[in-house]
Amino acid sequence: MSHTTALQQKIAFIGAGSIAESIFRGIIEKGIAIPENIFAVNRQSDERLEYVRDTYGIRATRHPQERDRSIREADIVVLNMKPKDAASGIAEIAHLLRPDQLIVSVIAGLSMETIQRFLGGTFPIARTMPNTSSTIGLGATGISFSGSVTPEQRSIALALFEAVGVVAVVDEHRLDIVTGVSGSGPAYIYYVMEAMISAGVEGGLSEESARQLTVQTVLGAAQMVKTTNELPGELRRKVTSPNGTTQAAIELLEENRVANSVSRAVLRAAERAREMGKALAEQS
Ligand SMILES: NC(=O)C1=CN([C@@H]2O[C@H](COP(=O)(O)OP(=O)(O)OC[C@H]3O[C@@H](n4cnc5c(N)ncnc54)[C@H](O)[C@@H]3O)[C@@H](O)[C@H]2O)C=CC1
Ligand SMILES: O=C(O)[C@@H]1CCC=N1
Repeated sequence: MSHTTALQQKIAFIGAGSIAESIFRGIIEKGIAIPENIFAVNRQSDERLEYVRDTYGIRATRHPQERDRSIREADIVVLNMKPKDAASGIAEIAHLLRPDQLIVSVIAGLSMETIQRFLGGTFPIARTMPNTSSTIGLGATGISFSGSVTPEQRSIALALFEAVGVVAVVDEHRLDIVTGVSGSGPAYIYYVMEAMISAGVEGGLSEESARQLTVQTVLGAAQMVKTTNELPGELRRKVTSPNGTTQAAIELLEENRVANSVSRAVLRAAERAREMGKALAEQS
């Protein structure tokens, strides 16, 4: 159990999908917010709302009166819909909002300027790029604030995301590269893990052993970088005996320009965030 004092603010999550769940699960488990102060709504799935209600004890309903009241009463309104649903989803709630409510967005690419336009007014905004590891308190979030965010709102927004991992405050345009590095980042690591597990199985390990060894290897490697403070390149050299197995493996990765592909993938994700932001800005 955490001994953190819970925030008193009410938080409404518009969208109750994967990333919303990772945030409210994380802040509840860390004792940063109490379930009664959290409300969530989605577009169509009552089963999903029932699941989040039963699992986390939060309030979640699509009943129009309770939905509207919960959004009106919220101190913080978190926008968690897919980019394609952002324009309509934001316009639907705009009439319920007051200019002193903090709007938090996790939507990739969506700029604060476009959010203001969809809302039809100037609101304090914290634009963020979290990742799904927030679920277990190991998230990595980039965050940027609009000019009208009060110091209190700023510290509450930071507390929410610091409760579920590390936070980097960045200029808004840098959120695109944050998306490329850490927003989409868990998927690159899972991709490598999938390949390591299937190679282990191909080599004769049971699925269970291949999975266990891979998971511990990734966990240990990340923890080594964090704990020793050594550069990943330095740690890699310590694994690599001259003319040994690791050298043979790294040579194959180099021949296939895997490092270059990973860098390009990160930059491509950032570029995609910019493209998505541009498409959203062009919507009316
Ligand atoms: N999944 C991830 O790793 C990350 C996602 N994001 C961003 O989070 C956002 C959501 O992504 P996911 O959680 O993966 O999607 P998801 O599909 O799991 O959840 C989206 C939710 O929004 C709801 N929704 C759609 N229109 C709505 C409306 N008009 N009113 C209320 N709810 C509405 C849907 O019913 C659903 O519950 C995206 O914009 C994405 O860019 C940001 C960081 C990481
Ligand atoms: O794939 C996406 O667009 C979202 C943003 C970062 C992670 N998932």
